[in-house]
Amino acid sequence: TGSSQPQRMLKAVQKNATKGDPQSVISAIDHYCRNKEWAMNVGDDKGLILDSVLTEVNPSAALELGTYCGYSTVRIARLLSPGSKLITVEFNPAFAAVARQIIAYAGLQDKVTLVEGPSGDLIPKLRERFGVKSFDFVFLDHWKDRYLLDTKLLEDCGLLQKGTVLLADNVICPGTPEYLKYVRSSPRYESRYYKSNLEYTKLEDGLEKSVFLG
Ligand SMILES: O=C(c1ccccc1)c1ccc(O)c(O)c1[N+](=O)[O-]
Ligand SMILES: [Mg+2]
Repeated sequence: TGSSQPQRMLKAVQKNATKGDPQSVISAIDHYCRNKEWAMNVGDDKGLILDSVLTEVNPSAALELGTYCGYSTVRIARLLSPGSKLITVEFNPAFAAVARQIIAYAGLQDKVTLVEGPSGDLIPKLRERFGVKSFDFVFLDHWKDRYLLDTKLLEDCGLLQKGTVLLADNVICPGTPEYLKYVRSSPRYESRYYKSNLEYTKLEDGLEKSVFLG
């Protein structure tokens, strides 16, 4: 059987990026996905918004739901201060296997813990397994019908603190209507929309930034 798209993405990184240089890994993936095969990375346009929110928050404990091939994992980890950590959760083992290699190629494996399994099962175990008290940044980019469930789960597990920033991808395309309604109407969140475009396309998409008020 032939290679998978994630495997071809990994090949493009190994061919075109420089080992230990996260920016070259990001650029290699963007170039491949824009010119060869579209893939569901957050991409370069929304990636700049992700970068700016990250720089503002400067998290010491970050969580990513939905690793895929590790593109946003690399974007986040490259901006973390020394000693800060990112936990990223991926359900699909084939995606996780490629992501581990891409994260390692970027030289960021010491800042990232990739956990394989369903987010709904793993979130309640993060404290006991990784000694996380709470997160100051969460990037939601997994199955769109899990955003609201997992946000409520994070609340119930006490993994959000006053000021925690939730940043959600794809709130327009493919869309996360229930999640948007929740964070925009709940008195426990201060929410705002960053308009952009679906990765590598001209279609509208955007990121929703929601600050947990405690
Ligand atoms: O759901 C899709 C999707 C749906 C149909 C076909 C391809 C992808 C998608 C599209 C853009 C994204 O940024 C993204 O994170 C996802 N996702 O699966 O999590
Ligand atoms: Mg996405």
